[in-house]
Amino acid sequence: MSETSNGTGEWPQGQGNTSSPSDALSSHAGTDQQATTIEAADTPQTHEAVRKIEALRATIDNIDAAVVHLLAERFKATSQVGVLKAQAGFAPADLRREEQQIERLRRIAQDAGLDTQIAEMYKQFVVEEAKKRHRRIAEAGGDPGVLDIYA
Ligand SMILES: C=C(O[C@@H]1C=C(C(=O)O)C=C[C@H]1O)C(=O)O
Repeated sequence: MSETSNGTGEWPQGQGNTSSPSDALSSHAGTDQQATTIEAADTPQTHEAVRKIEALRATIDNIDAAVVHLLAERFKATSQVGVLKAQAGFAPADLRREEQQIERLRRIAQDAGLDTQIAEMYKQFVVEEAKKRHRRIAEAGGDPGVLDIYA
């Protein structure tokens, strides 16, 4: 079984990216230590797999773009909530709302066939980031300008 020769966890680039690409793809699947640059792994033996992976990557790229757009809109909305809370003298966090959100997201994840832990990590990430921004807004006396152009 071949190991990466450069010790970086990356297979060497360019010609001969992998001396045994299918070996590289299968034997190192699931380990974070090893990596294969798919583009450079395009050989007659792997061509079909490379073609399918590239098509799937176009979909993945579209999804990533949509997610970033959605996150931008979410943070713009939560920052506006932060301004309203600061001006009304409310605390940044609302734990009751968070409990309802996590329940809802777990249900949605289950229905969608998504690991509920991913829904929980998502919720944890966005809510903690939103509350950090709320605190910064509160410290600035309800001035959303503290976030500059970024929500
Ligand atoms: C945005 C709010 O503030 C906080 C952030 C939340 C979020 O990011 O969804 C939810 C509850 C609050 O802890 C809110 O109360 O709606």
